[in-house]
Amino acid sequence: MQEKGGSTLSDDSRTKTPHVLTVAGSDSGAGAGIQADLKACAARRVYCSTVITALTAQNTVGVQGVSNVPEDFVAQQLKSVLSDMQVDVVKTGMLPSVGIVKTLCKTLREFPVHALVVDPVMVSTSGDVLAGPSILSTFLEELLPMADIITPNLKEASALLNGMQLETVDDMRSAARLLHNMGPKNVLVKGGDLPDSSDAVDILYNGHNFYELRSPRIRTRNSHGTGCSLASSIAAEVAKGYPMLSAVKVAKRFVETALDYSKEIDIGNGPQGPFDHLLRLKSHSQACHRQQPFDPSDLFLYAVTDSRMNKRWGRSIIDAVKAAIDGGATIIQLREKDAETKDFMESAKACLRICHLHGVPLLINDRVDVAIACDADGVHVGQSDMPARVARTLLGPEKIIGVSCKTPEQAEQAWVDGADYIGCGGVYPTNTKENNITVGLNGLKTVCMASKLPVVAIGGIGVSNARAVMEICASNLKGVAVVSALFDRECVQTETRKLHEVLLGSNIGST
Ligand SMILES: Cc1ncc(COP(=O)(O)OP(=O)(O)O)c(N)n1
Ligand SMILES: Cc1ncsc1CCOP(=O)(O)O
Ligand SMILES: [Mg+2]
Repeated sequence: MQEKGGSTLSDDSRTKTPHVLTVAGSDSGAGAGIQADLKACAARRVYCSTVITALTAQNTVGVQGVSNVPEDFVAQQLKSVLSDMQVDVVKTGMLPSVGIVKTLCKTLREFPVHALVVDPVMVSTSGDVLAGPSILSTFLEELLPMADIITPNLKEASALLNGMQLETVDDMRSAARLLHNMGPKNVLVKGGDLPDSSDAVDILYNGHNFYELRSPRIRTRNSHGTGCSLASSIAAEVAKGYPMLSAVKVAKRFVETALDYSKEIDIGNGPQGPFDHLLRLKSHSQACHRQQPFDPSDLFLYAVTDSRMNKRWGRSIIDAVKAAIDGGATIIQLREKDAETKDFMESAKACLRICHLHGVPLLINDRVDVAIACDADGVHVGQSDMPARVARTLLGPEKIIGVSCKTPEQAEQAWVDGADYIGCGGVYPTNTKENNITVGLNGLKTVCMASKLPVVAIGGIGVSNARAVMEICASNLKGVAVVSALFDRECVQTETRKLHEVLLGSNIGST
């Protein structure tokens, strides 16, 4: 364990992958315990290894059974991980027997780590006992003095302090001071159960200063595993090298954000549900639309909006998108170069609803942030926009990514970067994009031949020349992307329908 007062990692260890080892019990319902620790560490982006001390049969109603792991097997797990894997921080949760606490302390003396975070789990949120009073003295004598921080809730702090009554913030301060006297470098007394408080108040004490960490109380049924997740998140931040006060603040903010996000998640019938550490479940369970896998035939009639043109003709983006879909557009890209971010997001959300009602994917041009914020189906990026590889990391594996390419090399790179299709052009001269180099039908054909990805042609394309474009006869040329020939016209629906007929007539690329 580090020296008292010094709580940052050495420069050497900062370059390695931050690693938390959790020593805790398994929760079959996966709201708390080892499972919560793994999720919290994943969300906080540190590696997490696990030593399981007990198996619990548990759900949102309560704990139906507990089976402790034999001490010698806990010792074996600890040794396996600690002897090999460069653990930065050990975080403890359910330590169900005196023997297991002693085994842990002994092993930590043999394999010292940078920091020890102790969540003194004794009773589950459902009120079931997870570590009986018999372990209290070993906790106090052996484990607490080794800890860099302990994170008791009011009940646990009271149990560690011989039943002391804790009802006010001042009581919490006194408890923190008394617990600090028992040896841990920092004490975080969590006031989530404090009566009559509209705020969630926690007290952090480091032997010198008290910090009152206050945040609005989040009223939710889905709070099972909050304590485990908070302690793991503190461990994660400390493993990254942050000082304790920052680690606690960030961890508390993370858990609050996740609790707030997870209010409507519906899992189990009991009084306490789990929450969503990765902030991803809601969009799947509540969205009426599920992302379809990318279908290259969607590129057939690719309508790209332009706010200036639509404004000139006195229509909103939303009306323009509706009309294009009614005319037969098979994919929509919002290319709103002048829009304010807030307006863009609002329009994008409204367009997304319309597109999804009609089973048409909606992509955002350039703005990966807007695509993420409104959960669009994907993005289209050019050579000077965010690289497709980075966009893929941010958007995840399902979203559609298109990349503008004028050369075989760019097409190869788009493939390597994980794009789904490429846009190639300008095939013909265009006024829509300034200083755009025209590649011509030959350039389009060269790129199509080189591309492992499906291609959509763009630039100066309309009813009069769409057929010629499709007739270059490249099997991966799946359609045309059009701005002015649809949107710089009086009736978007009529123009889209006309183009749709021409493309169907060309009988190429529609499959
Ligand atoms: C389908 C399609 N292809 C190419 C482009 C052009 O993208 P980019 O090169 O980034 O230029 P801007 O459109 O951002 O001006 C596109 N938008 N769509
Ligand atoms: C965005 C873009 N990228 C290459 S050409 C072009 C403009 C296409 O617009 P239009 O269809 O009006 O020629
Ligand atoms: Mg761009």
